[in-house]
Amino acid sequence: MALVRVALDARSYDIVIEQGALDRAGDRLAPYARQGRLVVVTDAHVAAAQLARLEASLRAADVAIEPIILPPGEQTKSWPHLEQLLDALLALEIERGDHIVALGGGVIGDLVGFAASILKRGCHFVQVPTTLLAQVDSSVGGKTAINTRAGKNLVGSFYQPALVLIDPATLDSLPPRETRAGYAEVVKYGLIDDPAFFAWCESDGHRLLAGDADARTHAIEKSVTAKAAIVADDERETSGRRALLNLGHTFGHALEADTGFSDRLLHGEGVAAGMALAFRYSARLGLCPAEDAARVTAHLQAVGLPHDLASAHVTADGATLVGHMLHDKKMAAGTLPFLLARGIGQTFLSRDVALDDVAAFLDQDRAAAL
Ligand SMILES: NC(=O)c1ccc[n+]([C@@H]2O[C@H](COP(=O)([O-])OP(=O)(O)OC[C@H]3O[C@@H](n4cnc5c(N)ncnc54)[C@H](O)[C@@H]3O)[C@@H](O)[C@H]2O)c1
Ligand SMILES: O=C(O)C(=O)C[C@@H](O)[C@H](O)[C@H](O)COP(=O)(O)O
Ligand SMILES: [Zn+2]
Repeated sequence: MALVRVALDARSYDIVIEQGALDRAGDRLAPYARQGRLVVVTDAHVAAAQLARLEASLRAADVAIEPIILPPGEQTKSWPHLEQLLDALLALEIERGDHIVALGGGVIGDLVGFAASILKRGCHFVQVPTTLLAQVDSSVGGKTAINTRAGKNLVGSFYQPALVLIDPATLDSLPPRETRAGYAEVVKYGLIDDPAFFAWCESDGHRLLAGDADARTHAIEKSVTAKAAIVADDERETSGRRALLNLGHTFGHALEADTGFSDRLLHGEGVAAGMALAFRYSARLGLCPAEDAARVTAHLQAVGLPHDLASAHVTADGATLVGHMLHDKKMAAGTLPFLLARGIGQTFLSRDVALDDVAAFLDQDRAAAL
């Protein structure tokens, strides 16, 4: 068992990483059940694959739960499903002292966290992430959101959970494509500021993707430790440090928007292509050695992740994609700060990027790949 603390004064919380944690969740969650009720929110895939384990351990601890089961997929992070969830929670007469347990991937975590933050002006919530992406990234740090017609994560809040309970064994039932997509956010930590971890990804990433328990626990611990430190330092993305976690996301969110937040491109897949594009753009600007950009592209390609517009199945031109970027939450006074790199492990926030140059780069990058 490993414990990582997210240090945020009175709102500090633990991340527990433990193989089989779901089967012992009753012990961890019983103290919350003594303060009120537990409501579990999950999606239909997770309900089929993992909910029975949580229910059994809670039953053994004499804790009753009331599950709410939503449809799976990115479309669930939306106004209609937020309303559906809030109505279901209100129908249960949820009180502020109750705890809402988000059992699922980043979609459930982001949606439930947002609902918890606005319901009765704030109810407690617990993250029990069941995808690799959620275990290494989305369950930690309190970014909650839904998507809107204008773009990704545009309505949301910063709202921290009371606890993050990670059972790597839940990944046994995760489809390989989802594991790969989550792996993109693992690689991200290496690219931001940990070149040795990127080298580990190159040498050992295939073990994680094949389901090796040691490799995936190592990656989860490294990732949440890195993220917890960044969040403790810059919870609300004001100093610029937390913005580093957005590496690949300005491109990635534009690609996701272009595919209509559909299954054609998963979030992690968009991030993978976005990181490769950010490195190649940095190389084009003369900021980053071309060999580093090539190494990033080669690793993502080797593990079967999208690494350019074609492999992300995006046909839109550069100007259209830049149009999506104008909704980015980092926009300030008409300019968009961009995550660029001086090399692997040397990501920084640049305020000198011209969006028409980004559009031209995207068109040239596509043409160069033909
Ligand atoms: N808040 C943050 O800091 C943050 C960080 C990264 C990503 N995100 C968000 O997370 C979302 C993506 O999350 P995701 O990749 O976890 O996708 P997801 O929640 O859609 O889950 C992926 C798929 O796997 C299924 N699934 C989940 N766990 C399973 C399991 N153990 N066994 C079988 N099936 C399982 C789900 O039902 C779904 O079909 C995006 O909306 C993204 O914007 C948020
Ligand atoms: O926690 C963060 O900060 C991140 O940026 C993590 C990202 O992986 C995540 O996708 C996040 O939701 C993107 O944030 P946004 O502010 O660009 O919506
Ligand atoms: Zn992300």
